[in-house]
Amino acid sequence: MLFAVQMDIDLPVEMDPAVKADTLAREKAYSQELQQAGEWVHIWRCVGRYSNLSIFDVADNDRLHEILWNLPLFPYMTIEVTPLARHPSDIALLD
Ligand SMILES: O=C(O)CC1=CCC(=O)O1
Repeated sequence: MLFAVQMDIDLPVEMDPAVKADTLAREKAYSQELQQAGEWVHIWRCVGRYSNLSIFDVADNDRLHEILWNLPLFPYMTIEVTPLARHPSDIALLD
């Protein structure tokens, strides 16, 4: 199942720099592990914002929830999930 997920990040200005660096490093490692596994298909920066737009290909809603819930940055995120379906004009459907 494909999902578009927008993650808006809002880190507290008073966050300890060492905690911030550790959280960001863990976020990057977690994301890259899921990208290697093929579940986190795309990650794009939203221009001009501390946000990303990502595409996930996961087994079901529960798996996406598990992935998002375990993001190290989850406590500092506002997340919007859009389930995706094939568009009838997609030329990939001609294959
Ligand atoms: O968009 C960000 O910077 C937050 C994030 C999610 C996965 C990652 O590596 O960074």
